[in-house]
Amino acid sequence: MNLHGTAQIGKNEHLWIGGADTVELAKKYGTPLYLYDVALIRNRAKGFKKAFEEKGIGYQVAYASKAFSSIAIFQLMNQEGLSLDVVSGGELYTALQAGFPADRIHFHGNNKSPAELEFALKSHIGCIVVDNFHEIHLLKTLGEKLNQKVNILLRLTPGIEAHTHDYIITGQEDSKFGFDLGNGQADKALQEVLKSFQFNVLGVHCHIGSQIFETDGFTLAIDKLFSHFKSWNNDFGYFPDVVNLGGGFGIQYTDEDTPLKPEQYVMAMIEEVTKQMSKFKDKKMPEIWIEPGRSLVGDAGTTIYSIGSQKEIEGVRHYVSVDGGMTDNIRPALYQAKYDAYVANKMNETMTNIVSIAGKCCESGDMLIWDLALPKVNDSDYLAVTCTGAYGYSMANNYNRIQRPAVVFVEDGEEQLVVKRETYEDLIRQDLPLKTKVFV
Ligand SMILES: Cc1ncc(COP(=O)(O)O)c(C=O)c1O
Ligand SMILES: N[C@@H](CCCC[NH3+])C(=O)O
Repeated sequence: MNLHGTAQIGKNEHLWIGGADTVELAKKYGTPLYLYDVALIRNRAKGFKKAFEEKGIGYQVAYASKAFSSIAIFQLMNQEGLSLDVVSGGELYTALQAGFPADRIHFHGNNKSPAELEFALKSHIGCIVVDNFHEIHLLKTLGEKLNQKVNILLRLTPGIEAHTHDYIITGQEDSKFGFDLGNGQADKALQEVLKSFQFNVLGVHCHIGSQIFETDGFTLAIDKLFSHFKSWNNDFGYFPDVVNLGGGFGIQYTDEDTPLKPEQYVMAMIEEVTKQMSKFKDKKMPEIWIEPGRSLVGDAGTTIYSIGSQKEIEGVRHYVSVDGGMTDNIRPALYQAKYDAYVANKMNETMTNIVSIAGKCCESGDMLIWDLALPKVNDSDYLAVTCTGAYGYSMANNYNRIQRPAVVFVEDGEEQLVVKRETYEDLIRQDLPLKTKVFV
């Protein structure tokens, strides 16, 4: 069984997480229900920080908030001393509303609007990760208008193909993100920002992709960055104070996935940066920043569904439908992502059936899991899909006017509702009625 963190089978044969019975929580809060194992999130956060601290390396671990954004998760990350990566005015707004310290917020994105950049500058956030020439010009103008020096990292594209799904690699040359290292764009960008008094160029950023199980991609990226730093140092007298290596650390969705521990990724990065620094004897070791999203919250999340209808096609397939689907977890439809699931109230029963889990949307592609071994189920059972904590709620949508689920945190036997379930009223909140025509 692929259970994570504090998840375990209770004496009543139910799935328990964070010391709470998931079946009782489902009855209390309704389904679909996202549950988060807070202890697991705290452990991961500590794991990422520990390796830096043991080696005495200056660092920031920034939670990539796109994985799951809400007031409570931002407050939790703040409690754990993390920084925050945001990619929109909306994520920034949520962070500030959560009381997250502005100086530990980093703003990403390949098309930040002038209004978003102004919001960020006026909020005095830690830094802007500058993605393109358009943004350099916007920031220069804004900085002058606000009479403010802007802290920036330059987002660099190292030309690396990370081994993961095509839609979630980002470090390859043919990418919408960042300044390319190989074709001179990065050099040109650096020259532009260095010659302007408006910028404080803290350093560089690169992110090679997501759900990565090896350290090679990261070390290769470091290699490429540092050989560039050599020419930057010679040509422009510039050496970064900060090297942000992004996120992308994998988690175990199913037995097929073989992630490393947080500290293993971090150690590999530290070793490679240290090795590269031997070529820069007169330079100070830069701070290393990272941006984990999935690996902080992914396997901490479990979605509990109620099982509803079933359809058996003799010799073809046995469909079991649940009361959610691509509206709360679009990843199977978008990336053919695979998940494990269990019957939360029958954890010890023998798996006698091979079934496929269908969502409730009017869409044939709304399938959560194909060919899953389960005990015999009926409409009073609850299905627990594990590892749904990252890019689940944050990519949730209202297709078919289905309400977004509630989110509950559990820790040490205590639960806390942190996002309310949407209501029908929420669904029409932005709608306006058709104007009545005076003359028909
Ligand atoms: C720039 C950047 N940083 C961090 C992340 C977080 O990635 P992950 O959730 O895989 O750790 C992403 C997403 O891939 C990203 O694009
Ligand atoms: N949303 C993606 C990952 C993209 C991460 C952001 N660059 C996922 O669900 O796996």
